[in-house]
Amino acid sequence: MSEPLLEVRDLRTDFALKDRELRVVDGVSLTVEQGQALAIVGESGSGKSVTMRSVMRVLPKTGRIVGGTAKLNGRDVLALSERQMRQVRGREIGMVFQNAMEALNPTLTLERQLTEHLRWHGICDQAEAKRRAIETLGDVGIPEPEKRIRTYPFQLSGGMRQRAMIAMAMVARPKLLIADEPTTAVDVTVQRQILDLLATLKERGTGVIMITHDLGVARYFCDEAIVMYGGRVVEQASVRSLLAEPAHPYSAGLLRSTVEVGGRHRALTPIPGAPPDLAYRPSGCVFHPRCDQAEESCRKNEQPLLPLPTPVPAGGRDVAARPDTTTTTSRVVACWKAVERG
Ligand SMILES: Nc1ncnc2c1ncn2[C@@H]1O[C@H](COP(=O)(O)OP(=O)(O)OP(=O)(O)O)[C@@H](O)[C@H]1O
Repeated sequence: MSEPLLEVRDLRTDFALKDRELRVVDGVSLTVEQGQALAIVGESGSGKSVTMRSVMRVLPKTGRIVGGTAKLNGRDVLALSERQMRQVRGREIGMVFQNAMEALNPTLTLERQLTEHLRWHGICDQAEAKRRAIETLGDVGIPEPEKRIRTYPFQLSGGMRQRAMIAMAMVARPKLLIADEPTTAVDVTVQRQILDLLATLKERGTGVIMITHDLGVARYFCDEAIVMYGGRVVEQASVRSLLAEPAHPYSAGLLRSTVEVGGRHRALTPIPGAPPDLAYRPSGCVFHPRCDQAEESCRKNEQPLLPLPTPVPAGGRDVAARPDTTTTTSRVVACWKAVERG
């Protein structure tokens, strides 16, 4: 079998506080294949952004990767020099942020930003760079790209700015696109258009990692999902099975607190309590203080990720054995009760 596009194993990242180190990413593993979309879901503060910023190696000064590997087509990007890493960023991995202004320079036209990006990576000459920049702006749905290329980011509407940022991330045609809550700052119509655009990129073979707190967004076009809580992965499953039957009580809580995209809206039931203060990580299962199913053992014992037994559907194993072409990973969950329930 060929190597995965991205394979992260046992990633650990700390932040230096005044008097101690704070572990905010604690042994995260994930895999993305070419043309596959992985959702990283979880409440605010669960470690989604820091996980992907660690892979991109764009952490704040106090952040430090203390363990793990992140192999992009077999090459561990965590072991690269900063100079080599600058070649990876933008060229092999594109990143789309929550706020377009974080990625766009307000003082430069789109033409300058897009062409300089291509020229800096030595991808093509100026004439070709301009041609590609116009083509990419068209690809992301910016009308009249030949004209719009001369505008500054502040002259664009919020939705168009978001598209321009995706164009920036895509112009060098990276194999992997990381989108960190790309639809949070835009209205529902633009949200839909951005998700359609990301779905098209996926169909063309780009691997996509979508960071979101909204399972409805994940459902829209992601194949696989990991659910993060307190810096750890608590469940990994295909989006389809996660939405149909979340195994971890936290995943089930997230699902109950999610508004559906494009479908029926259901009453929101927030998960009681608050995410953990990582400086005072609870003993045992990190979710136990908020879990209505927690028992003494959950308070005492850490919960490793364990495979969930595959249920035998009516009709027997032959049906279960039918290959599911949209998923590549097995289903795992960090809850012994969920594993026991099967
Ligand atoms: N510069 C920093 N110094 C110390 N702690 C930090 C820093 N940046 C993030 N953290 C902590 O790391 C943890 C994970 O943050 P992260 O931004 O990855 O969460 P998230 O799941 O992406 O949430 P959100 O959806 O709000 O972005 C949080 O507890 C956060 O407080």
